[in-house]
Amino acid sequence: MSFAYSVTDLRRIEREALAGGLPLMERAGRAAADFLGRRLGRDRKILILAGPGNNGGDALVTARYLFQAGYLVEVVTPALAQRPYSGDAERAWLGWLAAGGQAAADFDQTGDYGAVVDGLFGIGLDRPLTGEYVRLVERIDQLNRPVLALDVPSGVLADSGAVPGAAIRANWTLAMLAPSRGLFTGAALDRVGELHCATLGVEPDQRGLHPLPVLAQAPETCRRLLRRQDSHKGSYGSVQILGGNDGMVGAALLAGRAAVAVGCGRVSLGLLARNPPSVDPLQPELMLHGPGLLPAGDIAVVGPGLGQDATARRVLAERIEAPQSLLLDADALNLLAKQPALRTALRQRQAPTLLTPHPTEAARLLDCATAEVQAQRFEAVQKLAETFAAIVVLKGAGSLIASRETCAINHSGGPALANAGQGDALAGLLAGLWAQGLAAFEAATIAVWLHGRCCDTLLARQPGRLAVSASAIIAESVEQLGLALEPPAS
Ligand SMILES: NC(=O)C1=CN([C@@H]2O[C@H](COP(=O)(O)OP(=O)(O)OC[C@H]3O[C@@H](n4cnc5c(N)ncnc54)[C@H](O)[C@@H]3O)[C@@H](O)[C@H]2O)[C@@H](O)CC1
Ligand SMILES: Nc1ncnc2c1ncn2[C@@H]1O[C@H](COP(=O)(O)OP(=O)(O)O)[C@@H](O)[C@H]1O
Ligand SMILES: [K+]
Repeated sequence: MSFAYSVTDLRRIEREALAGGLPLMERAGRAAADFLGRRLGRDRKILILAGPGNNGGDALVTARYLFQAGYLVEVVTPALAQRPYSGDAERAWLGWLAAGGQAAADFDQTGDYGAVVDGLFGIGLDRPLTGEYVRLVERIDQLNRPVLALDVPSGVLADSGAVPGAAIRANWTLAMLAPSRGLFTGAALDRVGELHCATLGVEPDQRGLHPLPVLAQAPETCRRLLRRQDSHKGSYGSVQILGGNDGMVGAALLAGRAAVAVGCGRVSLGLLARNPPSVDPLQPELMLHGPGLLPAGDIAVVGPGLGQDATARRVLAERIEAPQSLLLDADALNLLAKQPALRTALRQRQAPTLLTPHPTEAARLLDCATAEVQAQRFEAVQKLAETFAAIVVLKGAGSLIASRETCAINHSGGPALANAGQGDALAGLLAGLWAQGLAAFEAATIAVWLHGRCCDTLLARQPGRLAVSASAIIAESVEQLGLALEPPAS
């Protein structure tokens, strides 16, 4: 299991390591030089961009090590004329000069560079790049050379993953000490490239820190799903799915099929459509009813294809009042956003609640713009978890799973999941796992990881595929969950 950190936590790790006398900048520059050294022949010239702060200091140490190893190195320090270096970065600057290095304020757009090192800004950047930095980033883009970003691609906000303006598009990002949480979510994912970490010999003392688990592999909690011999279908829970209004029956079917695929004991659908099917021929295990005749389940899912008519509102209000575990998705969330009385009732529930908004649904619930949610994904998901006393999955690139106490970041899946039906499949996977006795947060982390993992494996089998369907994900989830349950290799 790997972890990501807020900038506040990273500053603390850095402070404590520096107080212990560790030469962090020297190690950071060394790590970056080694990283490039393993990937680039000595005959190639390397362009190094050094910004005004310590990220620039890292870049200058990188330059020195590469230069001393025999590489041709060209250093650009766009801010030097305006602001002298200080502290560790000043020592790095003096070290670079002492090694015989030079710096220019600009680079040659036609230069034949083997690679570019981006040391403009790291975790210190807290606003959009401006002026000369924007032009520099644009010109680096036009160079079209491999870019190694030091710590964070410049222009990406390390704490949030937001990219409020121009930003470096890296092929590799080498995070220093430990990766910042913003590298794993939102717009940052289009800038980071392949993520690596140089721990600089520091093992953070976790006391007082809030590391966020990064779900790159199957969560260990998966193994809680392993079954006793002496068990029966009642041991693996029941899910009722309410939705499937006119024209959207498929959404409820997808959710139901997904719940069956991950092993839920019994799955019933309460369909709101006027002429609902009486059987799903592709998944006859599903029990199809009208919303009024549905047997109670351990978990109710309200939302897939729900619509927003009067029946949808009534069904939602009833389920909020019921003493069952409750998962709300899609139009259930939109109705919630519109109706203060439903929100109040939801907050007062005793049984566990789970919400799975995509960013626009989250924005409606928080009464703000989607862009505001995306600019502050960690705060948004935390606020929803607190406001509704719920476990919340904020979907989209780098989905976040939050309780009031903690937050995990998903690192599987990708844009091939950006198609209608995937939210329904996720809701079904989640409810099907939750019904088997896991805690809501555990079920959510496994489901979100599994959903993305299925996407990754389908793409690996057919590289270049643009999209995968929800049906394909559900079929794949059987095998991938099975693999996740295998004992760890010793
Ligand atoms: N102190 C050390 O020895 C270490 C520093 N490290 C490096 O230091 C970085 C953090 O350094 P800093 O805190 O100096 O921050 P940065 O080097 O990320 O630079 C930010 C500096 O520029 C200013 N700034 C912010 N936004 C700006 C904008 N849009 N336009 C112009 N200026 C802007 C800020 O006021 C700040 O001083 C890390 O990302 C990492 O690369 C790591 O190597 C660990 C060790
Ligand atoms: N670019 C992306 N990267 C990673 N995951 C994505 C991306 N786009 C969509 N997804 C995932 O696909 C699912 C889509 O859910 P949602 O938007 O609710 O779809 P639906 O149309 O089925 O309601 C979510 O789990 C989301 O995280
Ligand atoms: K950088």
